Amino acid sequence: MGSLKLKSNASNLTGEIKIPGDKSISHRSVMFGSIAHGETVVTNFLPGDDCLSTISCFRKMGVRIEEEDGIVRVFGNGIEGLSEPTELLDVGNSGTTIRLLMGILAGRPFFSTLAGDESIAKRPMTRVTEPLSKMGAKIDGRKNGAFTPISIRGGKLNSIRYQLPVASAQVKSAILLAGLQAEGETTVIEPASTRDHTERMIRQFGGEIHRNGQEITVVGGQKLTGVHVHVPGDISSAAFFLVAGAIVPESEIVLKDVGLNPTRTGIIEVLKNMGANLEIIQNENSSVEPSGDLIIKTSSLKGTVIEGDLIPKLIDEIPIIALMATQAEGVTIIKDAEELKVKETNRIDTVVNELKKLGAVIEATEDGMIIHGKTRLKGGIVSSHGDHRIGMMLAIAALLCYEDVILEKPESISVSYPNFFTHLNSLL
Ligand SMILES: O=C(O)C1=C[C@@H](OP(=O)(O)O)[C@@H](O)[C@H](O)C1
Ligand SMILES: C=C(OP(=O)(O)O)C(=O)O
Repeated sequence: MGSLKLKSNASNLTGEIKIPGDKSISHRSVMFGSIAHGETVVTNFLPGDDCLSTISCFRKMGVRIEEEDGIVRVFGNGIEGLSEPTELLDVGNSGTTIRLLMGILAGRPFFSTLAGDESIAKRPMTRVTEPLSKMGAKIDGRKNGAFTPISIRGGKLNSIRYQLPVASAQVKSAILLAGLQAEGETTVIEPASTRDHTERMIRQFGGEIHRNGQEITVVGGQKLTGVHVHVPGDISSAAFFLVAGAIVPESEIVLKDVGLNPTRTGIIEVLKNMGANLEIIQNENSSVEPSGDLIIKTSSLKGTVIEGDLIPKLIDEIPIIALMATQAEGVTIIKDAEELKVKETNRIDTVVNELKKLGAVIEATEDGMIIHGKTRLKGGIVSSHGDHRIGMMLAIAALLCYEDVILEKPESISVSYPNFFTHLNSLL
């Protein structure tokens, strides 16, 4: 585990960045490619550690997958073509991999075991194992199936109608993937809308899925066929440069081909509410997933309140939004965001503790945080705690610091953005 001296005291950020592929869509492209019939070609695939974990798990179930220069070819033989793995399925640091994979494995007539790193071992799995067990899968794991390692013996599934206790796209997707293998109609009811990439991809691969208000229904036994998937840039990665452009003086950054799926654009709503100087150029040719270019310039920001149904639309952006709030006039309140406690780290605690080290005026609450701006940030030794989003947030924070900043555990950033520092340096 290394440490890195970050660039501090930046005078301006200017230039153009082609944002790497969306992590959620990259995972799903490999999963759907693996359970579909025929070849799937994925362009602009994100070669981040998390998505590589997904590829490795499907290879262990006999799927041929080629990956080179952002192009992935998946040679699917249908969901029945998956074979019993002889090894542990290692999901690394990736919550999306393990939770969605469990939905697929629930309906497969074989035994498998799943585990990951020390962060995954702390993340709750009951939210997925409970509905999948209700559908008929035999699942066990540490602490009565609540934590990894998890074992699954899948098989014939019955359909369910399931009200999600938390707004989670991972849980929704796991149930839909099991539902595709179940007898009859499976319905998931979400308390607030979450990212809908799974639903879009089921349609893209030739399947049917229906939405009625907050209810999403899928019928079991559908045949999916391989397609070309173009992955747009990840708005969750773009968020770091959107905030950097807004808070560093004399800046103008152009971000190309960013995914603008409305279930993901909470950060844009927040930027607008805080008064950011942001221009959006929609790509009129995008089909399955909307996308566009974003131009951000140095902005005079004001505090805001972020809560309720907006939270799932920006859940992974809260660390960088918290940094932005330190540079806004007045108070920013983030609430209804308890889910942050069960991410790669407890992101309420890690954000508050690390930003405090740099002089931010920020306090943790039960379900979020309260930030007072505008604060001049100093320097210090900070840590990602092994959480990629915390690492990138701190690298952007350092740009404003008037003293040196050392980042411990910077390597975690490759989970979602392997060339983050190359892109950042290109703007300096
Ligand atoms: O479905 C997905 O691809 C994701 C869903 C979200 O998690 P939850 O479903 O736990 O909210 C998000 O935080 C994660 O980064 C990716
Ligand atoms: C929470 C995240 O990912 P995952 O749940 O897939 O580990 C994230 O990328 O911020």
